[in-house]
This record gives sequence, structure tokens and C-alpha cells, in this order.
Amino acid sequence: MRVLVVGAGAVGGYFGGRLFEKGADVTFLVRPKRQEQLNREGLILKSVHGDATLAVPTITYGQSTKPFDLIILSVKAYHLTDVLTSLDPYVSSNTAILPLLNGFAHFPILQERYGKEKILGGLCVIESTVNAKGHIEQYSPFHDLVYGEWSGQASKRMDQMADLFSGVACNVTQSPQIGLDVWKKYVFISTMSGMTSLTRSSIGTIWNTPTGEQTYRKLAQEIIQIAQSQEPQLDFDEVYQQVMKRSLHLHESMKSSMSRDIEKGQPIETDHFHGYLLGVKPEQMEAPTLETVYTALSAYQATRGE
Ligand SMILES: NC(=O)C1=CN([C@@H]2O[C@H](COP(=O)(O)OP(=O)(O)OC[C@H]3O[C@@H](n4cnc5c(N)ncnc54)[C@H](OP(=O)(O)O)[C@@H]3O)[C@@H](O)[C@H]2O)C=CC1
Ligand SMILES: CC(C)(CO)C(=O)C(=O)O
Repeated sequence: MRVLVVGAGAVGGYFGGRLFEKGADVTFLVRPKRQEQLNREGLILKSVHGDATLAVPTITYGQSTKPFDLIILSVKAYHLTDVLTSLDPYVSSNTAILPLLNGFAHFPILQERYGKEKILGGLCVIESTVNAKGHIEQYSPFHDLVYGEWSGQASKRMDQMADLFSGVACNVTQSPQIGLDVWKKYVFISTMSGMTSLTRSSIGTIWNTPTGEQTYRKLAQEIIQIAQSQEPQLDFDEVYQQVMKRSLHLHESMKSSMSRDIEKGQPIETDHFHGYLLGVKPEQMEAPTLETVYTALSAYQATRGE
């Protein structure tokens, strides 16, 4: 399969790099500054699973190439509109698009633009960032990518993707219930990023405050209720237990990529995570903790002049 990775950042650089490392036909669609750096130094991964320096092929917008079979979309949600205006030449009638963004709002946008059948479900669980030198740092034992057809059914492209990912140096799983998986990850990350970003603290610091766990639990409950109104297969008790167990077992120094972005003074995806949830919330449902998180994080955005 010919693969185009859009965005050579923390997620795209890592998973695209791992695919390239195993010998897959991978090209990165990047902006000129990143292209210059990648051409000069290569794509550099600094990872607990092994470092790599990879001479990856890159293209910038407008450069013509043969069509791609799979496009892995790994930009931040606030760059999606920009990307979509320039991606069209790389999407052919047989191209599948696998978004790895956190959240849900991007799926209907992509389906509307390219047609439902082109858009796969996807998510990743990884703790990675781009450091000041432009190298990708990956810290935690998990480096998981999950994808699937929304129908959960087998398909030719699922078989092709199983081949593509076989032997890659990260955990890749094909899921028969990707919609549910996407919502579960969304619930987890909107709670975890909400709390670590609101408090500007790592998870361990939150647990060590008198009311941190209580507030975390309230936020998780409100978010799961909203998520359930959108994805009825989601079982409130099961997901609530999972989110809390997973959160309470995270390393005390763990932060979300959103809280790292705040530390770097960068824009954040709060509209995409928390704002979207409030937008789809049934009117009669109360979500005061989520509203507080969204207000505080929107205020951070406003102070950046957005
Ligand atoms: N980092 C993490 O640990 C995790 C992140 N996620 C999610 O993954 C998504 C991506 O996040 P992440 O990888 O951290 O973000 P990064 O900011 O690290 O990477 C995004 C990349 O997109 C590039 N980009 C932006 N606009 C364009 C464009 N028009 N064309 C080409 N490239 C572009 C940026 O390149 P440039 O250098 O030009 O700015 C940047 O390298 C988010 O939704 C995030 O929530 C999910 C799980 C974990
Ligand atoms: C919590 C984590 C690291 C898990 O993938 C994540 O998704 C993020 O920080 O954006």
C-alpha cells in the first residue's frame, strides 16, 4: 500500500516513522520548514522502544505524485480546515483515510467532504511530543494504534492494512468496534486533558489535592453521560470504571499532550474536545464541571489572541 502521512509531528512522525522503518512505502506531506529539516537531518525518533534516524521521503502541497492507497491524518484539530483545502489532489477513488486525531468532531467533517466510505475509524494511545530540535520524543511503554471499518466488517482494505502493519515496531490492532473504541478514548482524553490542563499539573499532583479526585470523577461522569447520548452502545458503569482505573494507574508524572501544549504556549484542541461535547449535550443534561473546564481553557486560548 502507498501511504501518505499528513503531519510529521508527535503522532504522524512516530507511527509513520515506524512504518517507514519496517520498509513500507511511506511519504510525509509536510510544510516547507519541516521539509527542510527532514531533508537535512532525517526524521529522528527518540523512543523508549528504540531510537531511529530515518531518511523519509517528503512532499509539500501542490507537488504531484502517484495516488495514495492510505492517508494517515495526524494534524491537530485546529489545522484540519487548512489541510482539507489542500489534500484533494492526493485522494483518489480508492484512497482510504485513517485519522488519528483525538476526539470525534473530525469524522463527520471528513465524511462530508470525501464520502463516508473513504473514512476509517482510528485512534492512537501514545505519549509523544516534538522537542525544540524537531525530534520526536516518545516516553511511555504504550504506543498503540487502533483502526477499523465503522461497520466492523472485514474488507479488502482491512486485509491490506493488516499486511501493511504486520511486523511494525509498535502495537497495531484492527478493531471490530472502532466507533465504541473512538468514544472510549475520547471520554478518557477529554477528562484527562481537561483536568491536567485546567490545573496545569501532572496527574499525580491532582490526586494529591484534597478535592482533585472528586472533581476528576465528576468531570468523567458528565462526559460519559454526554458520550452515551451519542454512542448508545457505551455502557456508563463499565466506561466509568475503566476511565477511573486507567487514570488512577497512570504514572504520577503523566500529562496530556494538551497540557504540554499549554506549557509551550501553543494553541489547544479544547473546542474539538470539550466544546464539541457541550455542543452535542442534550439540553436537560447538566455539565457544570465540563463547562468550567471549557471556560478556563477557552480563556487560555483568548489570552493567546485566538
Ligand atoms: N502527542 C500525543 O501524545 C498524542 C496526540 N494525539 C492526537 O493526535 C493529533 C495530532 O497531535 P500531535 O501529533 O501531538 O500534534 P503535533 O503538533 O505534534 O503534530 C502535528 C503536525 O501537523 C503538522 N501540520 C499542521 N498543519 C499542517 C499542514 N497544513 N500540512 C502538513 N502538516 C501540517 C505540524 O507541522 P508543522 O511543523 O509544519 O507545524 C505538526 O508537525 C491531535 O488530535 C492529538 O490530540 C493522540 C494521542 C496522543
Ligand atoms: C493521554 C494520551 C497521551 C494517551 O494517548 C493522549 O492521548 C494525549 O495526551 O493526547
